[in-house]
Amino acid sequence: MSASTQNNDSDQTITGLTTLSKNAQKRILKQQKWEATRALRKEARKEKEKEKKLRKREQQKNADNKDSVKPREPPLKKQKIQTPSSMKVVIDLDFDDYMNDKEIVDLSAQLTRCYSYNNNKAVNPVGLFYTSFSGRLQERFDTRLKEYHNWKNVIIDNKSYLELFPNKQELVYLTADEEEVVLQELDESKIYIIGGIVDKNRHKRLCYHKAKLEGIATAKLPISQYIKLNSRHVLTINHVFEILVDWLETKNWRETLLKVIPPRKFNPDGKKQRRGAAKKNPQLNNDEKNMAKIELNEKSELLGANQR
Ligand SMILES: C[S@@+](CC[C@H](N)C(=O)[O-])C[C@H]1O[C@@H](n2cnc3c(N)ncnc32)[C@H](O)[C@@H]1O
Repeated sequence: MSASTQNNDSDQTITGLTTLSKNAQKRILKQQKWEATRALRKEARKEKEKEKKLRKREQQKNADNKDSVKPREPPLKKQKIQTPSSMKVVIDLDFDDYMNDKEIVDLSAQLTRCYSYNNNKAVNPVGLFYTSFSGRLQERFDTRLKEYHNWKNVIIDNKSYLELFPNKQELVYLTADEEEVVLQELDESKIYIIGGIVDKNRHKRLCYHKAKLEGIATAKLPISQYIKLNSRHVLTINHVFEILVDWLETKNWRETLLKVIPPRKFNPDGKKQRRGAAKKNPQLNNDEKNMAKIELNEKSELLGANQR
């Protein structure tokens, strides 16, 4: 259809309406206009819908981003109910001259761990004493770990344990070098002494001899009775401390030892596995290796359960 014909048609339509009333004509024209713009309106409606959808998607995206950058709420700390034990543990710091500077730094870290374990994790915290506190160790605390002045529930004293606790009958010096006396259970009326020294066992039997000279009872932890380790049974100060405190809660040496002693000590194939250079441990036969593997698995399960 050409443009001129269209115009004619439209004229005719309008002409054809001339016999109608003005209002009726207006109504019909309005109707025609409405019909003519139907397609346009449909198009506009679609466009609007599209924009609305886009806007919604954009809003959702922003909300998601906000969620992902939102700092996570820290997990609620489990409130531990602590029931203090009447047992006392002394860490004897009378060995300043036996350590190099790095060992003094390690010692201060281990003492911090003991303090923190007793105050924050122990179900039955013990009376904790750091005795013969002096020399380079004290200097380090006074310069680098000044917050120790605010520590609570620990006695840090320059005096020796014998000055603080002169009744030797109450004292038991713990040492891996004791051959015969093995702890069966802890007596909460006793004072257990841990040697406050980090020496990679350079000074063998140092604490054992000190206790013997002073006429103090000695005892070792019952490690070989309950688990098989692949190295000597000399543990760090904080591990010995944690074992004592944890036992008060579990009354179960095996469970406590598995919980506290680090997995590398259970490694059935070698002393230490560093950079893939695992040495075979000739001291363990196959049965012992299997046992060590079982213990290592048990330890992993315990760790998992504790983290859950
Ligand atoms: C790193 S050790 C010190 C080794 C040091 N050469 C000595 O003469 O004891 C630190 C302290 O932890 C305690 N300890 C370590 N392993 C132990 C075990 N198997 N049984 C009892 N006490 C232990 C001892 O009190 C020891 O003095």
